[in-house]
Amino acid sequence: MTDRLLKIAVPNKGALAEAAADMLRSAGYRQRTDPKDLTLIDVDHNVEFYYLRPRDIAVYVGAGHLDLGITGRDMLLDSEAQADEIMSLGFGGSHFRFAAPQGQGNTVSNLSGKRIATSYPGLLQVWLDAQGIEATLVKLDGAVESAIRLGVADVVADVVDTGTTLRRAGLEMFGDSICSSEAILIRRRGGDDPAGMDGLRTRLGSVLVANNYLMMDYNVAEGDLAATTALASGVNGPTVSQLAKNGWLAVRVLVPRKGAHLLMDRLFEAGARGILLTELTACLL
Ligand SMILES: Nc1ncnc2c1ncn2[C@@H]1O[C@H](COP(=O)(O)OP(=O)(O)OP(=O)(O)O)[C@@H](O)[C@H]1O
Ligand SMILES: O=P(O)(O)OC[C@H]1O[C@H](OP(=O)(O)OP(=O)(O)O)[C@H](O)[C@@H]1O
Ligand SMILES: [Mg+2]
Repeated sequence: MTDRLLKIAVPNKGALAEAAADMLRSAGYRQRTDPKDLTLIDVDHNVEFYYLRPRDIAVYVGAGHLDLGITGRDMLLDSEAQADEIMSLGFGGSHFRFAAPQGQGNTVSNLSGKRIATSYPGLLQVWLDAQGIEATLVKLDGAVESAIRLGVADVVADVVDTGTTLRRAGLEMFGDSICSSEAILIRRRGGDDPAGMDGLRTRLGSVLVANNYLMMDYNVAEGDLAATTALASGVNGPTVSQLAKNGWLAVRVLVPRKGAHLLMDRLFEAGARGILLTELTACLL
């Protein structure tokens, strides 16, 4: 351990805050328990967490005041920060899309000259420039979906997750996704790797693996073992141990979360009994 603390920015509010803190907790780090705390030191890991607005995180990290940060890919791209994405974190997924009132036949090809409301002017301008489209950007802080009804814009470009907010505003998406976003870990561009960065990445990676796998345990008669382990052979092969009941074995195996219940059905048909599926918190393969 070095004396210098690794300084990490974490979203303090909004769509990413809770999931970011949960992921860090699952990775073994301490997190604040009082949402009014601005910082927290995890002495065991030599890390200091700073709770900041997700939009500001790229600015602090890019300027080198903080070593690493968790923010959205769209927010990093919207900023002019000298920071790079080093890991995607598997939550906070969204798309940045154009939308306009339903049934007006809007297309990207007729965006020229339109007023486009957005909270992501940097991200949008880069895209418009690349397409050679000249439009007027109307920069808003949020609730962009209301901008057309209120007369300040013809089109919006905004974050879409389920699409509920757009539908409620009577809008429909058009054009391809401008940016596919999710929560990411960022670091300053250039310079040496901050001490402790690789350790953090390994820990976060262990949570990603844990999110994608489940632990499966079952009992099986010796004669059916080959059939069941053929269905689920695990990462390094199944762990097989003796049961107290004569002729029966206990099997433990990691299985992908996707399809785990269908696999359970097939194992049961192949003779497995007492099948258990258990969540993992962290998993270093
Ligand atoms: N409904 C959503 N579902 C998934 N991700 C979202 C959603 N809304 C926003 N995000 C993502 O979360 C990140 C931060 O958005 P957030 O809404 O927390 O910030 P903000 O709009 O600046 O703040 P606030 O909405 O609290 O004023 C962005 O990367 C964005 O893509
Ligand atoms: O597609 P949906 O699942 O409906 O989610 C998308 C909405 O979520 C975000 O709004 P937020 O609550 O962050 O408010 P904001 O617009 O003020 O940022 C985003 O800006 C959209 O409005
Ligand atoms: Mg928002």
